[in-house]
Amino acid sequence: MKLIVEHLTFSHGTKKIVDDISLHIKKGEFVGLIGPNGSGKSTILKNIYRTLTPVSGQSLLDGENLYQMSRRKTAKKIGVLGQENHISFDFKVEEMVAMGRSPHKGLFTIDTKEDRNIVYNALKKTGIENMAKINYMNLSGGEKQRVLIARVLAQETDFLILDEPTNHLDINYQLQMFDSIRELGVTVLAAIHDLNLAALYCDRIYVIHKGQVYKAGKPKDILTEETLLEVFGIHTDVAIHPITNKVAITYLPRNLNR
Ligand SMILES: Nc1ncnc2c1ncn2[C@@H]1O[C@H](COP(=O)(O)OP(=O)(O)OP(=O)(O)O)[C@@H](O)[C@H]1O
Repeated sequence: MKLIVEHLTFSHGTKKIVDDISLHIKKGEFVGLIGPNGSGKSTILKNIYRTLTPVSGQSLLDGENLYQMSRRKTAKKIGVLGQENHISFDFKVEEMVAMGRSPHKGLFTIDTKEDRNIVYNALKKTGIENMAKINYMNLSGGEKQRVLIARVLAQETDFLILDEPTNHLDINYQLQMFDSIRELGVTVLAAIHDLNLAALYCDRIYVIHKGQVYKAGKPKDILTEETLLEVFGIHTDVAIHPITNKVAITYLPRNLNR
């Protein structure tokens, strides 16, 4: 499933937040959006998954205009893990994850054996199968995040949009989540704050700066000391790690005497 975003522009009042952004994501690619706080990453994603409506531009999923697609059809094609996940009612963990199946079912259809298997596998993949009967509200921040990831996995879409998917997770689960998502082999567009994780998992990266695409390309070409200084204002030492053969960034304190 491929996504083409063309000339997307979005404003809050008179303030332009996203300015003429174009993204091309090929089938099976894992693409990261990186950029400083407030650069517009979430706003771009929300315009694609339609929590916000762009002023101009379009998003095409396999050539089909997303803004003209029914919500149900969109949910069958795109799984979304947003940054704000306000849950108003308390549900058991397994009920929360089972909600991921709803786009595939009729209004009052009972869960099939297949649905239950998919839900169980999603619980297992995220390491929360032993929490299935616990109320969601009683979980820690990281456990809640794993439930939300399990729900999007249970949705079984070919395209995932993830906004800070490993927010709240300890490093073990961050790696596990990225590994699991990569293993799915689906197309992914994810906003990622951790630059080393972006380097490890992304095929390509878009650097977002002040609402625009600053640079785009493979992690090795994008995550350079110069770009990190220009965009984030940070000093780094960037090398290719001998084991992973991926970019490894060491952050340098400002007052380091070199
Ligand atoms: N309702 C709003 N009215 C005005 N400005 C807004 C509104 N919502 C967001 N913004 C501004 O839009 C800009 C982009 O926000 P966005 O959440 O897309 O950034 P981000 O790159 O995802 O940031 P972060 O890394 O902090 O999550 C920010 O400056 C934010 O203050």
